[in-house]
Amino acid sequence: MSQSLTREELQTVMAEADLLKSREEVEAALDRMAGEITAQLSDTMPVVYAIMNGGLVMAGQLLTRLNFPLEQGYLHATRYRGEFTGQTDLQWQAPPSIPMDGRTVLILDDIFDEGHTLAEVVKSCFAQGAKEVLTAVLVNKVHNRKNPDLAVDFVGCDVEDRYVFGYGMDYRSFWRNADGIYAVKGL
Ligand SMILES: O=P(O)(O)OC[C@H]1O[C@H](OP(=O)(O)OP(=O)(O)O)[C@H](O)[C@@H]1O
Ligand SMILES: Nc1nc2[nH]cnc2c(=O)[nH]1
Repeated sequence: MSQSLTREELQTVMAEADLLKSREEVEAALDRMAGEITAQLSDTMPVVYAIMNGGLVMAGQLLTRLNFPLEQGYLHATRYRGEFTGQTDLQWQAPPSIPMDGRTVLILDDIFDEGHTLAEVVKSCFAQGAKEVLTAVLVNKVHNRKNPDLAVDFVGCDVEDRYVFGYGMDYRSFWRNADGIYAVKGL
């Protein structure tokens, strides 16, 4: 985070934000995604990786909806680092730890924006020997700046092209805990 924020400023951001998806809408999206993932992966004993930090909340809420044997781990890759626009380089802060050689891998993340983060993570999983790699995101941001190398397999909901926070997504490293998906006023 490049500058410090006061509690009052952070409360104002929340008070002025637009609610794009309520908790009820997110829960319905997670239920539907869990059904789709179960139909496709329940026989595969997959390794399911959450991308930290943003994927933490989505993964926690999705995983208990999956009622089949799987292994769960995390990796930390970041390119926004608390800012509103992403850097070109993806910084790996924690590599995956569960071996994926010959396995089906499912990657969970909060948001598919330009797609560079997921594209690089998927590439890295194949380089580590994964047999197949699938991706699931809670939010797809709709615009025409997507990385052409990536198609996400499971999507919770679409949002407009604004900076969003809540359900794991940050506003300058805060408000990942917000119980809805919000868009920042003016962004
Ligand atoms: O599709 P993209 O344009 O690549 O953006 C999506 C990525 O950006 C966010 O991560 P960030 O780099 O902010 O790290 P964080 O999860 O630690 O907040 C988010 O969690 C996704 O991983
Ligand atoms: N918090 C947050 N992180 C992102 N990473 C890529 N796009 C976004 C966004 O809209 N919000």
